[in-house]
Amino acid sequence: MNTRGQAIDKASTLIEALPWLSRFHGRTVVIKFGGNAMTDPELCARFAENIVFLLYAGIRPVVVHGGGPQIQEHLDRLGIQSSFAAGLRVTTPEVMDVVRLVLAGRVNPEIVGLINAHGPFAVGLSGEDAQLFTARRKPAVVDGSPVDIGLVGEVEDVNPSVVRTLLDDGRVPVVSSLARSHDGVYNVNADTAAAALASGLDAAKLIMLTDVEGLYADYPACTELISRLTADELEGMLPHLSSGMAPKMEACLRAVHGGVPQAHVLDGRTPDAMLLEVFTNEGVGTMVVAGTDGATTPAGDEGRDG
Ligand SMILES: Nc1ncnc2c1ncn2[C@@H]1O[C@H](COP(=O)(O)OP(=O)(O)O)[C@@H](O)[C@H]1O
Ligand SMILES: CC(=O)N[C@@H](CCC(=O)OP(=O)(O)O)C(=O)O
Repeated sequence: MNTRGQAIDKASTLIEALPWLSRFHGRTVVIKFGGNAMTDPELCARFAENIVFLLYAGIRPVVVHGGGPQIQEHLDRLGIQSSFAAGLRVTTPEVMDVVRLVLAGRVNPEIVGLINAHGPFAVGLSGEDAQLFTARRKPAVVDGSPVDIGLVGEVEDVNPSVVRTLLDDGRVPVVSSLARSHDGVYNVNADTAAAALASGLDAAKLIMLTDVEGLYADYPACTELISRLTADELEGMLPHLSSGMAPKMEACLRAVHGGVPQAHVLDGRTPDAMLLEVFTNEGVGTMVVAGTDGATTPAGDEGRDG
């Protein structure tokens, strides 16, 4: 194709975005950036470009980040043992110190720095700041029995006023998944924190970036991607999901039950996955919507809304 033909193709792609620009202009989109999606520096820089693109397109992006692998690396370096129960890190006071150090002290400023390479946009904060997240101790149940998982928090209350102030000022809040309670600091799974914030902000979308294409129907036996499912369908699947996906899909369900119209799980290893989801007709990954109607849709179906 000649250069003029390529330019016309690019213009068509831009015009295809018009209905989506109109739909999401001025709306808040919460993006959860998972620790597994941030291991490649080039993809991290591209993630930051996508965020700045959303901002210039008139969307109000909020980033909530994880950092599980980065926490693990630091714990290993210090020789501190940690384990998972029901997809959550068993958090002793010693582990909590490392979680806080890595999330608020290392991962958060790295993301802020990448976004701010494009202008004075990103402001880093933790869920501990301005009472953004208040938590209580989360009980975990494994095989029907209660398990003590230590300082793991369940978000009880969200006070998003500090995030709204930043958004109104044209900034991009970048939030670590830590929370306070009257008796100290808690480690909150980042998927859970992102869902709570998306509901608290009446976001138009919650987007979770991870290291798989989306929700697979029968993982690990088969990797057939589920493209779209309703909250009711997801509720039926939840007890059968394994760790990793379990807190993520539970968070999608909570966001949708909390009034967020759409929650998505996307492959953070695909460059521009977020832009594909927000601005094109096809959509990518798995989308969870409210309601009971419709059957679980296999990937590849045309005309997905949103
Ligand atoms: N049904 C499923 N579909 C897709 N991935 C699944 C499923 N069940 C478990 N997983 C696992 O969940 C992982 C993603 O969760 P996690 O490792 O916590 O990522 P993140 O750091 O992005 O939150 C995948 O890499 C995959 O190994
Ligand atoms: C309670 C709990 O499990 N907290 C997580 C917080 C970070 C996180 O959720 O990071 P990802 O999104 O990269 O998994 C942890 O300690 O690993």
